[in-house]
Amino acid sequence: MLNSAISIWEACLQYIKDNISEKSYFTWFQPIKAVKLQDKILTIQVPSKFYYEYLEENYIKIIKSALTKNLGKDAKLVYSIMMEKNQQSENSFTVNIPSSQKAQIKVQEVEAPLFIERGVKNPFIIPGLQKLKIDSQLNTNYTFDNFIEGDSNRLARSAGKQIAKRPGGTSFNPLFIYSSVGLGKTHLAHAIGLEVKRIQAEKTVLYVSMEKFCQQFQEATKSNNRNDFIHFYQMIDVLIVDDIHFISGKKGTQEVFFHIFNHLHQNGKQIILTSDKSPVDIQDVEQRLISRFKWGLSTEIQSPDYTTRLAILQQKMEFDGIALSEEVLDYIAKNIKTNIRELEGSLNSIIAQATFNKKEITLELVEKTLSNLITNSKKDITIEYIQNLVCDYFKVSIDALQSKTRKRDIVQARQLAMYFAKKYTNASLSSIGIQIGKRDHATVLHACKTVDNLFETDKLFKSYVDDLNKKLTSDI
Ligand SMILES: Nc1ncnc2c1ncn2[C@@H]1O[C@H](COP(=O)(O)OP(=O)(O)OP(=O)(O)O)[C@@H](O)[C@H]1O
Repeated sequence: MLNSAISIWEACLQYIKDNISEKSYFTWFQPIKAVKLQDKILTIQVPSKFYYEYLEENYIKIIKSALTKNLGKDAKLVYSIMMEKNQQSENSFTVNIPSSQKAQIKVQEVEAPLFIERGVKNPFIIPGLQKLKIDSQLNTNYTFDNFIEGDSNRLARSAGKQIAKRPGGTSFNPLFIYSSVGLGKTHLAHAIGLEVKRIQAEKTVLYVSMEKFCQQFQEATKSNNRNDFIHFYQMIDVLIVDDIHFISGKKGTQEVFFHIFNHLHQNGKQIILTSDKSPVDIQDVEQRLISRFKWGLSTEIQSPDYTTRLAILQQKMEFDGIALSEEVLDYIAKNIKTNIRELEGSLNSIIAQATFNKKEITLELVEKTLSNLITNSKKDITIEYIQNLVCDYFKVSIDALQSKTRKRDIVQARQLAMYFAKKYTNASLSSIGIQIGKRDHATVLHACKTVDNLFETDKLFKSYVDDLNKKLTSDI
């Protein structure tokens, strides 16, 4: 009985395969098993209720044709649905449902097991198989219009614009945006989502931080709703995951995200990821995920240059309805360089000071207000500066430091330069490697680990590190 079920189903699959896309076949038919054939009634086992509903809704015609072709006109189909174990039953179990009788069968609604806060049901509910209607969680203040373009973000911004026009249809999938803090990753990610919705309102867009995704996944696992959780995310057209690096070290979440990612990617859905590190610099993440992160376009947003900082200040000024003199704007833009959030924060402090004290915004007031911020913020230490300092300290030439030589003293100096570049700059491991002798990110990582080890075990080496540290920090 089983053998004949299998061979009939295989014949049906052959027919189905010839009539639908390879992707759909792979997603929806490969996981199905034929389990019984009796009196021309073929029973197939599907992995979940969701599968059953999806097949009934989308593929029932083709399944029927295939069955009729192979078993004749009286052929019937029964689904055996794998149910996840729940509080009532310890083990997984199956439920048999005849095809196309949904009206007589009370199919429970499939709920996406998402929670905004513990115990509060998330509004994201999948009502049967209707198109998802969810709150995209997009911040309407973060648009393309108020995202100032500059050299630091040009590539990311223009890729974002193209994606918004054709989500899933460009080679930028996933779009992986990385930068150090406060440089506009989140703003840009929201802007893409909003633009997609503006152009194609019917698209299902969802913004979620990786931190929230992890929480939701834990909740879903606890309440035995793991499958619904996965299915919910697999129905999204444009999935934006902020701070993906938060997945580091979380094996279960990596596993589930891997499946969601694959499903979306295979089905031409758009994925946008943001991170504080480049894909190769994210630690403790499975290689198969890292390679997927690098699949589309990885682009770094760098610190904005003076002109961009000035343009951002001017825009904010207009938005807040205030006027600042050119010299004041110039002072802020020249002195607050680290990140845009700080730039905005400085302007807010100045406005607050002026309003509370009923004073005009003069250069003097601005200097006083920002003095604390400016002395506390790190002056720029560049990789070039670090290399010069290290070479000077060990009396070696820059050429030797950047060469391929394996001489012990040069290797040591090179490793220290890499270590301090990692410590005092925002550059990624790959960027440090390229600038210090065209090495790869793994060499930089190895250098940092070696310095850490020697610092703990070698007194003389520790004194080198301490000396160099002092020299570097005395300049901050
Ligand atoms: N190019 C830009 N034009 C105008 N405003 C910007 C730009 N880039 C960033 N901002 C503003 O700077 C602030 C910080 O940006 P955002 O939160 O997107 O940074 P982030 O890189 O995601 O930071 P984090 O790493 O801390 O999450 C936001 O208020 C944002 O609107």
